[in-house]
Amino acid sequence: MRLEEQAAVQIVAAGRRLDALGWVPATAGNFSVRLDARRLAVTVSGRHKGFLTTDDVMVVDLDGVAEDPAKRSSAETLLHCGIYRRFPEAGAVLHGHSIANTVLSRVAGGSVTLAGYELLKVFPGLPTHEASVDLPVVPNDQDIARMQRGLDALWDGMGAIPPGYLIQGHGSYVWAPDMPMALARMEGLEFMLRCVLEERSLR
Ligand SMILES: CSC[C@@H](O)[C@@H](O)C(=O)COP(=O)(O)O
Ligand SMILES: [Zn+2]
Repeated sequence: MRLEEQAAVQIVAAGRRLDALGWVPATAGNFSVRLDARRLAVTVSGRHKGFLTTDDVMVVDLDGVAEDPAKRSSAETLLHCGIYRRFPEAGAVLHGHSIANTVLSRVAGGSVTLAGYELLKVFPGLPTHEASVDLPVVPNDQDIARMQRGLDALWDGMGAIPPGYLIQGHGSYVWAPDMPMALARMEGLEFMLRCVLEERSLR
């Protein structure tokens, strides 16, 4: 199978998985896989991500320019490009709108601290639960290029950058070297966010 077809099959399967988990309501969410140093496969804009076919995946370059100008890539394509440009180890990117990530992103301020969870081990360089990750929360913005510039400025000022972030009132982005690992990271992250939410509601 060609690289583009393999990527499309992985993206379709990821959409089914995340829809089954309730994290891509309506037409929310977008996904991508890096194809090579200059190109990525990304979801077409506006499709329900639980019902994707391989025709709903297209190729863009790292500036977000489509190979097939007849197709319109995700409205948030430039956030995918921003991740692949900055992190050479990123091979797949997932974006979802869960209730936990949406609620926490609205009440958290600048970051959500995840500490003491066994599932922290899904993130790189954390071999035990005795760790803490500050997941950045950035303002939502319909100007995606401007949002990506804000993210680049934020990352410039950070030491260790976790492979994910939240957008206020919007959702989460997670990346990993490949799609199976990106799915594992998203599931781990969403599990921990749900725990944080439930712990807060007990207080
Ligand atoms: C259902 S509105 C959600 C969109 O505004 C956007 O945030 C989103 O996640 C999906 O946009 P898309 O252009 O399909 O990739
Ligand atoms: Zn979104």
